[in-house]
Amino acid sequence: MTDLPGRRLLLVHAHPDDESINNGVTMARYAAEGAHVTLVTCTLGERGEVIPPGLAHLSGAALGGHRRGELADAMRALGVDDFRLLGGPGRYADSGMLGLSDNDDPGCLWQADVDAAAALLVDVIREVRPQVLVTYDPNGGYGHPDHIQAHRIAMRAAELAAEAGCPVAKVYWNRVPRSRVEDAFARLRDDLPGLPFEKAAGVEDVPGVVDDERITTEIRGEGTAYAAAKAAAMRAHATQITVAEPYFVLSNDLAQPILTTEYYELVRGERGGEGRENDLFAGIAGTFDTGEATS
Ligand SMILES: CC(=O)N[C@H]1[C@@H](O[C@@H]2[C@H](O)[C@H](O)[C@@H](O)[C@H](O)[C@H]2O)O[C@H](CO)[C@@H](O)[C@@H]1O
Ligand SMILES: [Zn+2]
Repeated sequence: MTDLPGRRLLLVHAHPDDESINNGVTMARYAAEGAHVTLVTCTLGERGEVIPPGLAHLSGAALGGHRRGELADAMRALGVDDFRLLGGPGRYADSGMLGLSDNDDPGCLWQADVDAAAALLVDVIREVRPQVLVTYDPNGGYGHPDHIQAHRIAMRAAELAAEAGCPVAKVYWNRVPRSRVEDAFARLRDDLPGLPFEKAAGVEDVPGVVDDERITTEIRGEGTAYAAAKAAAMRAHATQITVAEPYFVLSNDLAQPILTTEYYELVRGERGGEGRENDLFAGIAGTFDTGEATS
């Protein structure tokens, strides 16, 4: 790719919907600011459950194809044009929840050779030259096999890219500060009687929760168009997510808050300044958007 904007962000996710849940505000902000945002999704989520009764007939390849369309709709809502499937559509199958026999499918992401999958991601890094990479923590946020593998593939690709002379300057893991999520669930419990949801999830159901001091970066979106874009993108994933702002449920029907500030832990590269960053590109020389390509 030539003539790329000055700032380039790469996000690596397991299934269609994870990007909107974890990074919808972040992706919408940087896309709106003219940065180049690239999403790589590792599977099509064909082993997911389906919420709307009218779509309950979808499963396997048909569900995967439908979720690919949901992903395109979500990217339109976020203003992101560059979104790809690792190795192309259907290269890696959804592995199912941990412990299921689905995990033994030889074509699923959980069974993938990490170096081979990482090499596919390095091809994207060579092309796009992102300065920033975002992925999950080593537990994949909540222990789903595809999330764990997506973490492993992304971190290995960052190593291989550096060895190949196209290093990524900063790597972040998706995180949520414990105090923030505890406050949000306290409000949710008060609001629950007025919601179209029967039950509330708990802090332990939220991926990537850590003590506040591990948070290095926050991307704020409260009351902005980016928060609205995130909700619209989550709605686009209708087989997986039901939204009743400021809350949502997955197919387990446990209400959770939509986080309109998104939090990160910097795990590779230098923090940009003292205190919490409010920009993933903070401290990276030359990544101010002039609209001109940088090397
Ligand atoms: C957010 C996420 O990673 N969703 C995955 C997950 O889906 C969950 C799974 O079906 C679980 O059994 C439900 O209770 C929960 O509500 C779902 O979110 O796992 C699916 C299968 O691997 C995957 O397709 C989906 O994207
Ligand atoms: Zn997922």
